[in-house]
Amino acid sequence: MASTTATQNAIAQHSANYGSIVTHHPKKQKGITNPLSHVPNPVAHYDTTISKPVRKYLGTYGLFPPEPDTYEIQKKRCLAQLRSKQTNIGKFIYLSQLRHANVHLFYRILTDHFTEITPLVYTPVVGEACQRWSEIYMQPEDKGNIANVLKNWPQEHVEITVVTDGSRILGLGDLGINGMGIPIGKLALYTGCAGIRPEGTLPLTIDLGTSNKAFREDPMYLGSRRDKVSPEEEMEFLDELMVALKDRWPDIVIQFEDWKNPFPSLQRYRNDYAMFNDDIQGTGAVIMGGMIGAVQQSGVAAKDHRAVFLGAGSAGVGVAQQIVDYFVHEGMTEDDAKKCFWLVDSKGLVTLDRGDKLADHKVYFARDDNNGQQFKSLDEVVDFVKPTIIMGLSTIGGAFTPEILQKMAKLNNRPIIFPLSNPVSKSECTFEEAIVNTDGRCLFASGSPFYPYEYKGKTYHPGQGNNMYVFPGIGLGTILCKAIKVTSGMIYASGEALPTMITEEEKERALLYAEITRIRDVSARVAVYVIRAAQKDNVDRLHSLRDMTDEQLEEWVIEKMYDPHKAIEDIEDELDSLAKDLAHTRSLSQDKKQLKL
Ligand SMILES: NC(=O)C1=CN([C@@H]2O[C@H](COP(=O)(O)OP(=O)(O)OC[C@H]3O[C@@H](n4cnc5c(N)ncnc54)[C@H](O)[C@@H]3O)[C@@H](O)[C@H]2O)C=CC1
Ligand SMILES: CC(=O)C(=O)O
Ligand SMILES: [Mg+2]
Repeated sequence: MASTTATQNAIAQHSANYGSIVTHHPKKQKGITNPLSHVPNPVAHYDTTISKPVRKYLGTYGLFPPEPDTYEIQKKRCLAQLRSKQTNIGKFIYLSQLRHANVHLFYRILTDHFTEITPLVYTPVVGEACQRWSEIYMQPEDKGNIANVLKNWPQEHVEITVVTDGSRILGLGDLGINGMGIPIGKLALYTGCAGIRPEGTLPLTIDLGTSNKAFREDPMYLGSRRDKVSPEEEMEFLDELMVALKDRWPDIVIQFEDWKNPFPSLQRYRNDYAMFNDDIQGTGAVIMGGMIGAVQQSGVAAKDHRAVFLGAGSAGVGVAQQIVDYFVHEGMTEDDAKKCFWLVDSKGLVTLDRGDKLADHKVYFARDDNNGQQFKSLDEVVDFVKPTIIMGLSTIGGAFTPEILQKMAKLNNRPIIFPLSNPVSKSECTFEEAIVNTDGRCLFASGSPFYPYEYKGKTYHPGQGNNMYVFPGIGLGTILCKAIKVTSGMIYASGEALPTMITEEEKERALLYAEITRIRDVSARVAVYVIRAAQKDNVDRLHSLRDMTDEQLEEWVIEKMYDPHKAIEDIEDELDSLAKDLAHTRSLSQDKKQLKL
């Protein structure tokens, strides 16, 4: 772990109180007046690609090595530095520092190397960073004063925020304000994958106390030491926050992320704000998108599938609900579609007669056809149901044991195995385990990335069923068409867009999702689908988009996306022309002096 001192140089630290908002401020630019001042976190003045005339203009000439680099060399150096870090957390910190120091360079490298960098700024490494966040970063303010806190945020044009209270970070439990890594990581993907301008993003963590006793007793922990507030207090706080956000940025899109029980807030705000819950809805859409291909490749009709879900929380119920919608789309009645699902939580199969009071969100899927029998373990449920699909959203790493995977292989020609919990340590099985125990026949997607795996002379490619395939496009589409809310139709459309992006070559490799390297194109397509659905639901406000063909709309969306390569070129052009103007002015005054005018 790098020392705190080193990281504090890049990252500011502040104190914590109960009921406070933790904001992640971009570094304010000081010093030289320059044409980059409108960019919150511009190309560093010491960027090694800056030309000599521009260095003279900026007043940095001679302060760093003289010969300007090309971007290729600069990138090579950055990647070498990144790869020289011994630990993943070291790489995470290096990338955080790079983002603070030179935002466009960070995003250029991210977009050029999605496969390598995404796991370092998002799952799985962001999970480790959150567990150790007190060592890294912090920045809270007080409750009861939210509008004023938001006024302190330096950006005038925030377009999207990701907000968490840290109470269920990935599958790592309640991490309190250390959960801040998640809003930052998700928003980095908003910029990298969907081209939302970096300065248009606002990562937000609300300090509502934590149930994490170890953190409360840890002197390094910078959040409030009180226990998690009651659901009523949480709602009061959120009511104030939602109003304050909309007051300051009337068009803001609000993404709720990693809350322990997010159903009440989704219910409460979905009709009045452009908001959605990523864990319920984004995950639902992305898994539905992968399931469309999986059902086709399984050779089993939708109506004949039987899905066992390990995990009946926000993601489990969200995914099951979204696949019900898809099955209904395929011609089933809702009642028949619902009967294709068996949800299992920490107490076993969710049934109406289990004897405990079920949380509201579980009731819809609770079984009533268990003849009074209760099933405690996943193994028992698999024997009872004989599933075609097993889905893991339980946070229990390794829960899909070799025995269970072998049973799935025995029951099905192409078993659908989706261990979706994050990070990798919580994945219900690894890709290797799934391949080996199903003799390479499974249709697979996991929440965190796995490497391709070679088995019996053939290379198998895992799918990544992670909401990162849809949330950037949901946000982008909502922002661009100025939707007043995010409807169920928009969420459904985001998932439907995904299979349209899989190439023939990817289909041959049995991929359920497009390669991550094409994530920007995927996000643009998702945005188009989202916009069309918003138009259908009459919640869009930019009506001129209605007249465009789909091709025109997609082109327009891509044009609107922030492109770090283009951004840096624009800035270079701007600086070059200013430097030339300056040189010209200087030579004019020189001429005037010589002519004694
Ligand atoms: N792949 C993706 O895009 C996403 C993955 N996830 C992952 O899904 C997991 C769950 O997230 P949420 O549903 O939001 O959490 P949650 O806390 O709402 O739900 C967890 C569920 O797992 C159940 N569970 C816990 N221990 C269990 C056990 N021993 N046996 C059976 N069930 C058990 C709980 O009863 C609960 O129903 C997390 O690991 C998260 O990272 C969440 C959202 C998106
Ligand atoms: C991916 C995600 O949103 C989660 O694991 O919570
Ligand atoms: Mg999440």
